Amino acid sequence: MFEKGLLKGKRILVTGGGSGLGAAMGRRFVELGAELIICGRRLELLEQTAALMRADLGGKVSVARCDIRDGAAVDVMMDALWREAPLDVLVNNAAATFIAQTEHLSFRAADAILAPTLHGAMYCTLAAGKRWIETAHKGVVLSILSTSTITGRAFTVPSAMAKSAVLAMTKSLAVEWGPKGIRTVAIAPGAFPTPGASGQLRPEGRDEGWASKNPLGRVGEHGELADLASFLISDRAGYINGEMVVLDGGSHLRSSGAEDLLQWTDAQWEKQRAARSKG
Ligand SMILES: CCCCCCCCCCC/C=C/C(=O)SCCNC(=O)CCNC(=O)[C@H](O)C(C)(C)COP(=O)(O)OP(=O)(O)OC[C@H]1O[C@@H](n2cnc3c(N)ncnc32)[C@H](O)[C@@H]1OP(=O)(O)O
Ligand SMILES: NC(=O)C1=CN([C@@H]2O[C@H](COP(=O)(O)OP(=O)(O)OC[C@H]3O[C@@H](n4cnc5c(N)ncnc54)[C@H](OP(=O)(O)O)[C@@H]3O)[C@@H](O)[C@H]2O)C=CC1
Repeated sequence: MFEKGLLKGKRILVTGGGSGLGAAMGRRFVELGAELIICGRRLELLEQTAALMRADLGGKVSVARCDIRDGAAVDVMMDALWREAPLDVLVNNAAATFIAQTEHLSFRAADAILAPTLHGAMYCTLAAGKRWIETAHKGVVLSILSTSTITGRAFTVPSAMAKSAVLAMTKSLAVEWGPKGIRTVAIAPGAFPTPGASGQLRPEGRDEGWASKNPLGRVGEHGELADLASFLISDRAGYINGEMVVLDGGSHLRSSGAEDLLQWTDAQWEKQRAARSKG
């Protein structure tokens, strides 16, 4: 689909790149000639993912253990990366969510979602942006958001809040940092099954619907997201700034994706909470 070497010479950090959509995007970036760094909290997972990519694709892939909820740790990671060479692209992909009745969320539970999804994305963007500006280096920030930024979404309220805030950051920085050579863009994926998303959002009893409720009758393919991300971070998209592209088959035009949960009984919610407390 793309010219060979579309991303050649680009050094890209994907947060949460050890699993799911982050790994799928990272893999495509390497195929297109980029140098990739993936970060996350689980070093073993990152190393496994990186080793697979290197074995399959032969490119340069390295890992950084970093909890992006910790701003100081983000700075340490960015300093280490910049000692080798500046990044060209940051992909804010790491996030967390779970379904819960909002009135049952403790403050800690709300923070467990807001901290990686909002604060983590902000810390990484600040850390990359200030280094780019100090050295007059061009950069791109791509944030992976959600259609909850358009529809809102019941029962995942902290995630919808965090994603909406990162969309506000994307639009605001397009104006503030555009003149400094930094583009900020975003993607709002619909349902793209991954073990992480399914584990958090699709407990037993909520197994159906994502494909059948979609106007196109299917969920997204990881390669489709990886292709869009590759285009948006490439120089070919050099005039796209401050935009969020929806990639959901038209699903959000029909439903936010959470309305089925309005029918859940108290017993179902109690079961959901109990499943969580058993770990
Ligand atoms: C039909 C149309 C379809 C439409 C399309 C919809 C598409 C969906 C789009 C959704 C957009 C976003 C998606 C995603 O983000 S998917 C990514 C999912 N991946 C992850 O979440 C990975 C990271 N996850 C984690 O780190 C953990 O799972 C967790 C989020 C729980 C955070 O872990 P942490 O170690 O920080 O937290 P603790 O375990 O210490 O818990 C902290 C407090 O939170 C409470 N808690 C935890 N889980 C739950 C739960 N399930 N329900 C309620 N409360 C929970 C926990 O009890 C702690 O609070 P207390 O100390 O007060 O007890
Ligand atoms: N899959 C889907 O249908 C949809 C996904 N999205 C978005 O796509 C992105 C990827 O989701 P998906 O691949 O499905 O889920 P995953 O659970 O696979 O991805 C989340 C990644 O984030 C990392 N992460 C979580 N917390 C932290 C932290 N504190 N510091 C560093 N890394 C962290 C995790 O690694 P580790 O635990 O090792 O830290 C993991 O690799 C997310 O932004 C999600 O909101 C949006 C809409 C739909």
